[in-house]
Amino acid sequence: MSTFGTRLHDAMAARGRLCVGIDPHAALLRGWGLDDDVAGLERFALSVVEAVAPVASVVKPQSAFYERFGSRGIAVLERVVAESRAAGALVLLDVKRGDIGSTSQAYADAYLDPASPLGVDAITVSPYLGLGSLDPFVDTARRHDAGVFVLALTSNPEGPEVQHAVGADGVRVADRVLDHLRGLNAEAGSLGQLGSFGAVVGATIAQPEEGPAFDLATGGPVLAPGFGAQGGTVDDLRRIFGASASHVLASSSREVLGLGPDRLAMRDAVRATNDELAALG
Ligand SMILES: O=c1ccn([C@@H]2O[C@H](COP(=O)(O)O)[C@@H](O)[C@H]2O)c(=O)[nH]1
Repeated sequence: MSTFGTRLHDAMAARGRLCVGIDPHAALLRGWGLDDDVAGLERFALSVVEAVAPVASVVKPQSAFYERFGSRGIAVLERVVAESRAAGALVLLDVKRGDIGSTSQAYADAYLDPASPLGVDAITVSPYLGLGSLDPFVDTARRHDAGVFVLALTSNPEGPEVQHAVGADGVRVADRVLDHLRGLNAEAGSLGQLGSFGAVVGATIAQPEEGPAFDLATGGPVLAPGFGAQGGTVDDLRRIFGASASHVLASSSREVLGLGPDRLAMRDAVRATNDELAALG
């Protein structure tokens, strides 16, 4: 199998740069005329898969919305993963894991080993137990050609108080994360390939008013959530990423999902948004 970075590069070239979040919010289930229970969850999530997975490059189920229904919710998530991949989409599971190394290894085995029931193409992780604590994710991803997206500059307004903070060595937290990703992606870069280790950078962020702008080019992909319902636009992506926008996977959940249960409307929205994103160059 080719590396995650190469698979993602090819998928974005073939299917476009929109990642569709499959987030079964209670309010969305109600809006679709479904009950907020496991049957409603299953109907909602699998309808979205049927609508978008044949056309989107990547789908991003948010684990929390499945976990809230316990083991039966996780069983639905397993079907979402399997059926999305069968339809040709890459699956990025948004789980934001991160722990001491030995526990991170168990998370890595759960999500990045294809033999696991919840094995996916890539996951999101949190770096706030230290960058070294991410090694099990990195090593396991390398072993199985999977990908890892590390939170760097998140889309929520509370992010900068931690992510812009300056450490004792004078380096900002987000710079440290981005530098670490540059190191992880260096080998792929030397082969002319997109790396498998991505940054999460919200489509809503502002570069700091004081101090240097964050260097968002890491040789890997960027996941840009906050596009759509949180206010991020194509112009924001242009403003934030400039010339490196071609490696940016813009992620939208509620804006697409709110068009359901009309499957055609969801699919058309994915196609139309991909056309807009292609114009970024
Ligand atoms: O910085 C981040 C990281 C992750 N998310 C996740 O993305 C989606 C956004 O959903 P929308 O409905 O498109 O707002 C959701 O799953 C978040 O947990 C993020 O928003 N920001």
